[in-house]
Amino acid sequence: MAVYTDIAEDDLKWFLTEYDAGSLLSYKGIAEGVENSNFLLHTSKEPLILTLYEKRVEKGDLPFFLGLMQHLAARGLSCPLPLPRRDGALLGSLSGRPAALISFLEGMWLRKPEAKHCREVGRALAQMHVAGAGFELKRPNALSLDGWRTLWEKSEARADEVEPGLQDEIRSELDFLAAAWPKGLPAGVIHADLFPDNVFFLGDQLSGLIDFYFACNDLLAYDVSICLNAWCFEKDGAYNITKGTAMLEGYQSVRPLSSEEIAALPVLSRGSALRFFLTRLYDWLTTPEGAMVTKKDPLEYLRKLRFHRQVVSPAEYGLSQ
Ligand SMILES: Nc1ncnc2c1ncn2[C@@H]1O[C@H](COP(=O)(O)OP(=O)(O)O)[C@@H](O)[C@H]1O
Ligand SMILES: N[C@@H](CCOP(=O)(O)O)C(=O)O
Repeated sequence: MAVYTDIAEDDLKWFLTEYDAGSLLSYKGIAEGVENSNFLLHTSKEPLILTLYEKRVEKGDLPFFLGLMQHLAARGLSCPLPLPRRDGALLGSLSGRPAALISFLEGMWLRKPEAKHCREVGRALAQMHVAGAGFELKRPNALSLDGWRTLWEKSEARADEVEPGLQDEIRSELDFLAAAWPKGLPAGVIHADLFPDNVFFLGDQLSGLIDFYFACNDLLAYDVSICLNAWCFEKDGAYNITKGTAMLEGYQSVRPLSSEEIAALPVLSRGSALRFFLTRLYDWLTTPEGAMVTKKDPLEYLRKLRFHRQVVSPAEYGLSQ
């Protein structure tokens, strides 16, 4: 459960007076998520999500994230909208943390996504990439090559506790990626964390995307590789080419990938697997006992990284000709 910061009812009631949100009927911490503290609020007007921004979120980045949701929603993408306060600001403060109220999105995330859902996710990702064009704020990806190295330096000394030999393996992976990372591919606003728990469905219909708190400017095909990693592997570690094909077809039905982007998929997928391995490894080693959060297994992403390392052709991801 991701509730790092508790809130007192009186403080919350005071916080809500800054908004035209009705009066508080109930609130509870949400038993999902990793990064921030989230609460579901019922008010006399409408259900709302209250987010308290935690450790990995820079306060200076919040206008980018909240403004992006407004930009995307205005262009027809289904995503939550931040509620403005009476003074027009999108951000307030509660329990000593930056805090925002955002609209409640109907739907549920899928515990067992199928190929048809991967197709929808591919399509929605491409729609987001297209809709993101013209968003005027910029945010470089803090979790790309330099950020990975910084993160790695914080875990490196203890990495072999998790699996013997990890230190050498990750050092040489970082060197490989620094040398092989593609340049000049189409770039724009990417979601950067479009995992199953951040995509809501009503039945088989995708109802919206949430959790834009890693969004940034980076290579669009890198975002595709994040989704291949997050959606197209089975629990036993096997890559599911049917899901990969569906994901890539869905994406390309909206935004065709260039031959350069396709050729770069194996390297990009190594990078995105490493990125999630590193944040998970860091959290694994540092999350304090008693924090109400379910730690995610870094080794799942190490296995994915090893898969991508032995890919010889992007066709192995399931590209239809
Ligand atoms: N706008 C929303 N509408 C409905 N539920 C939401 C919304 N935002 C977050 N949630 C709920 O909170 C959970 C955690 O949100 P998320 O943004 O993924 O947190 P974190 O940034 O901490 O990972 C989601 O899985 C979902 O259940
Ligand atoms: N998707 C990341 C963790 C970030 O959590 P989220 O709840 O913000 O999606 C991972 O799986 O490592």
